[in-house]
Amino acid sequence: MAESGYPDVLALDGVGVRLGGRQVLCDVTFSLGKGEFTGIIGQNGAGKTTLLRVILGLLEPSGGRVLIDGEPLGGKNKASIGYVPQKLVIDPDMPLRARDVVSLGLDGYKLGFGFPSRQRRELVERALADVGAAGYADARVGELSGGEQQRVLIAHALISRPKLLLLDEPLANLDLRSEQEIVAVLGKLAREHEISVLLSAHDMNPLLGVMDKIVYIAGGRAASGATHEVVTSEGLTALYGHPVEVVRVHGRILVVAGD
Ligand SMILES: Nc1ncnc2c1ncn2[C@@H]1O[C@H](COP(=O)(O)OP(=O)(O)OP(=O)(O)O)[C@@H](O)[C@H]1O
Repeated sequence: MAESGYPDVLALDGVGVRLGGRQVLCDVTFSLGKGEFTGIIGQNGAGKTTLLRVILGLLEPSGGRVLIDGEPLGGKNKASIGYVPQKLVIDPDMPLRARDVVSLGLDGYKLGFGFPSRQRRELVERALADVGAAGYADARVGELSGGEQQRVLIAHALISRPKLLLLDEPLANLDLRSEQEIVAVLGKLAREHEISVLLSAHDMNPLLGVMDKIVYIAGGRAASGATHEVVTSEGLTALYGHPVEVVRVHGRILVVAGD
């Protein structure tokens, strides 16, 4: 239960995952309140995608529970989760405009309801404006830059009005400026639209200014809390199971092998 008295938008309680006979994640526990911004941070292969797959209900945990709004993950509350995949997989020759991709996000929503075309257009315009992508609504998505495509994907997920937005490595392969812009867009969605944002990344630094909470994964386990509480030499040494040192330089945090 969150301090507000409302149930957390997302809560994981002792979640474990076994894959191919190996315990990939063990006893993962954390929660996410309304409008909170949380980064799942870990090196390659730490288990970030696996954890997102569990939250999306695509992978059955070997133990523990996933609760959405205090209820077990199921058909009804799955609709309140928006998912942004790592990148748009699309044939560059497809004549699909940015607004078409966003509009597709409506079709999985409230099936059978059907949106009249004017309302559909308005919803698409609003979602594109919310992510700052209105300027290229009519551009072919295959011709957009990585950062622009990422905004379109976020708008696609946003149009079904999710309470919780999950993003798998949205900053991967972006240049510094696009990275900062995407972080700013997501920070605004959390603050102004009160959408709970959970994203995975291998580098925590671009997120330091917006993250309310960090979920740091290493050695198959996770530590969560405020960044300054979790990212300490002592805490991460315990998590990794070998000595690491947390070094702060010029506002950046580096985790390096210790003695
Ligand atoms: N189907 C599977 N069977 C066995 N092991 C798997 C399977 N899928 C993933 N794994 C293993 O689980 C671990 C976690 O993988 P996962 O893809 O979740 O990591 P990640 O943190 O998302 O990494 P990356 O940043 O490289 O995407 C890895 O060691 C991976 O090899």
